[in-house]
Amino acid sequence: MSTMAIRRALLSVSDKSGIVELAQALAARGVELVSTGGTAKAIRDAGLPVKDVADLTGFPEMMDGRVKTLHPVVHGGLLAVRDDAAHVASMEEHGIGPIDLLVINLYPFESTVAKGAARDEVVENIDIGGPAMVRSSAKNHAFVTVLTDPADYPELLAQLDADGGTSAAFRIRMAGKAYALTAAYDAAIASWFAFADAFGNPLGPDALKATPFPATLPLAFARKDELRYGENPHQSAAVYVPRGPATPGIPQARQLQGKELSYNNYNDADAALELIAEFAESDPAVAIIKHANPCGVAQASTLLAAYEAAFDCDRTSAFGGIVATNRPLDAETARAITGIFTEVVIAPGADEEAQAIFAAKKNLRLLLVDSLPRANRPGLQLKTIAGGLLVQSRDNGTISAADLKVVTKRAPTERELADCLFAWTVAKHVKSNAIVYAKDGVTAGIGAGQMNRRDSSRIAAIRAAESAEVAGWPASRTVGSAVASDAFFPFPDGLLAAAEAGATAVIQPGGAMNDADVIAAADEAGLAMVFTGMRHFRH
Ligand SMILES: NC(=O)c1ncn([C@@H]2O[C@H](COP(=O)(O)O)[C@@H](O)[C@H]2O)c1NC=O
Repeated sequence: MSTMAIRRALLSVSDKSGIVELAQALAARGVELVSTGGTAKAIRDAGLPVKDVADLTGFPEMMDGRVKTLHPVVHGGLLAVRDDAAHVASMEEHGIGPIDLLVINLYPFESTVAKGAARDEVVENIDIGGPAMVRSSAKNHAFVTVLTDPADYPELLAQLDADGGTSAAFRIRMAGKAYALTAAYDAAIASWFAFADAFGNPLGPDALKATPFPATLPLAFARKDELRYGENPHQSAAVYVPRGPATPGIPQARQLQGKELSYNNYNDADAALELIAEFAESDPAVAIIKHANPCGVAQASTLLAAYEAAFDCDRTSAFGGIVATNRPLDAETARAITGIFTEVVIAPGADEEAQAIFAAKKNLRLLLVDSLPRANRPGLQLKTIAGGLLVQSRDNGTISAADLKVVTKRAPTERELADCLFAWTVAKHVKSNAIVYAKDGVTAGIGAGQMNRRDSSRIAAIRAAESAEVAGWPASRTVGSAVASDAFFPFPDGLLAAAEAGATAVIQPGGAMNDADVIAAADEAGLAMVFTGMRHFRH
């Protein structure tokens, strides 16, 4: 493959940025310009000579632009192998002229979906002729140059000026980029059809039910950033965002200060944001996260009080933690948070004074989100395993007081019930086996990620006792608390460990073979226990 001169170019772009300047530069270099309707108009309006593609094909652009370039004169011009005698003969026979350069970008399908357009408008933004031309010219990269990104226009001109044509290496690179574009574009279209409801698209709720898991999984994500490294320094990492509509999350947050986010920061900050999103509508709330598990969560009448209570739950673990709030940050809360080393703070806003306080901590990463994501939104979770990919719907199950079944002789008091629901909500965001003690809207002790439930229960109680000691409280806050278990207690031992720690109320899914024994043990210990009928495993 050698350097290829550009004599004739076809320009057809939806995103017209830089196109007039490029057309100008090409015309100045003696390139003949051919173009489609809107692009031709922009070029012509700039006073440049341009031929309409309709003049080439002998057909007008028709059917609202659905058919413009889908013609052998265009595709023959892009696909002909220039040094194949038979191809050249066909070109001569049918009056097909070679097209050396295609400058193109596609109908804005993804942004049309993202703005919530109606089905008809989305469908009309599925580009047909554009991808066809991209594929033709990229296939014929031995002779044809295809540009799909305005960012590549300067390099083209530099090549023309340096060598009088494009290099094989450039054409190959642009062809690869072009196929990546059509692949991602088609994946975006396919996922709109497949996951309409999961991604909040406008096909309606029945679309997901009809095809929960399509035979082929189309995913279209664009790389947002390459990260310094992955979970460990010897791992490489990047963060991708959907090419279509995205739930506002950590990748969409505005980072006001601090070093760039690491892989672990993304993971922990996401855990924090998802947890605090559960409290979007409630009193001021704060969650402190370490290694994707909460180490303190609290609700209070002010954000400062909520932070202090969450911090007191486990001051040791809060060091180097990720803090998320459900309210914009104020100065007092900012001052308290910066009292210890904190990696990341996420909030739906921060007033000027708070921002100034954070600014003094150069390494602290401050992320502001426009709004908290909807906790019970639909969506999918993906996890790679050796040889495959596990896909499931998000755990968006929620429980209210009306869903609970009292199974003990004693029903929970109003306060116990509130603490049960609070502890249950937090437990949903704790790695299994999860045990969460809570009192007065504050976590008292959290046991996460143990291989048996009794150990989680004990660890949570130990943490709570240590926290009481550190804070100088007369007793552990597990005394008089409610305890939540993410899955049923298979035996009474885990529940008894909680009773021993002073819990007076229990919330758990129920459904164990031994439920009767567990209920009897709860009655004997004077506990009030409710069943949710819903489990919240999180692995
Ligand atoms: N139908 C066709 O033959 C066709 N050929 C090119 N397009 C697209 O039309 C757009 C440019 O249109 P215009 O120059 O009229 O603004 C480009 O995004 C291009 O990908 C087409 N449009 C849709 O399929």
